[in-house]
Amino acid sequence: MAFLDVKGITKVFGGLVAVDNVTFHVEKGEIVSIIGPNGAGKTTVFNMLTGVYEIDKGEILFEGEPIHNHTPQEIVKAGISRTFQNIRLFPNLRVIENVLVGTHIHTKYNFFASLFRTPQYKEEEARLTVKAIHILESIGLGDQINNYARNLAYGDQRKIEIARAIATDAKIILLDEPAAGMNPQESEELLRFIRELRDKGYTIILIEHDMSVVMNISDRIYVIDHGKQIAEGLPAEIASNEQVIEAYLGGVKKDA
Ligand SMILES: Nc1ncnc2c1ncn2[C@@H]1O[C@H](COP(=O)(O)OP(=O)(O)OP(=O)(O)O)[C@@H](O)[C@H]1O
Repeated sequence: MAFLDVKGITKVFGGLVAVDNVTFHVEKGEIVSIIGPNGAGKTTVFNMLTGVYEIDKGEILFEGEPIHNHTPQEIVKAGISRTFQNIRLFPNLRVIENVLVGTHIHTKYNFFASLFRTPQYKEEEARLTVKAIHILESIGLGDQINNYARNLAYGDQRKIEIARAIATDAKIILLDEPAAGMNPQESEELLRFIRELRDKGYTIILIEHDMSVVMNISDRIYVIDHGKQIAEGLPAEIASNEQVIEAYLGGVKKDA
């Protein structure tokens, strides 16, 4: 049984089959990338994995249990959390508050406890604040805890998003184009950071256009084009795969 087992998932929008019978699996502790040209269906796959879209066909099993068509909140609670292509933070909140948002998925107190700030509420909040501080320290943002998210460098804002995902107690973290908008030095730092996450026991699924990031970091790669899976393999296998090269060159034949 794979840690995450995705079997034949399909998503149709009107007449467009955006994702067509895509199958892949991810083992615990792996870094797996999903790549493909623009509009290939990568983000749609993430949206199905995270419950944003219902799937039209197929199955998604996480630790052996079906999670397809569960709500996004249920999926986060099960242990799958994501970041977004365009960073989604609360820019006018402090760094720690942005991370606390992630911890609240598991809070035990009810609405009245938070309204009247009961001892149970205060105790829980204190515990979660300590947890958020530990996460921020562990990813090198310990000195930015009280800064406003908007003041941080782009690469660090990405880290806050990842910290928020960690704060949900995620086991699998889905990263949607984390290197987008980064300069080579920031991408280099991101590579190191993602490897550190893996070394800490997280499983990572990555959508990324920056091939130097993908080829450097992935244990395995799946390639989709026009919604269909066209290849899977090790980075070296994917880099030399004719069909993949053709998909990226827009169908231009090598010897043309
Ligand atoms: N909500 C939607 N309604 C209709 N069509 C959609 C919707 N979401 C995605 N699509 C279409 O599905 C196809 C796949 O889109 P998707 O965003 O998954 O591709 P992608 O591989 O993530 O692309 P990119 O690399 O450009 O982000 C595209 O043709 C897109 O226009």
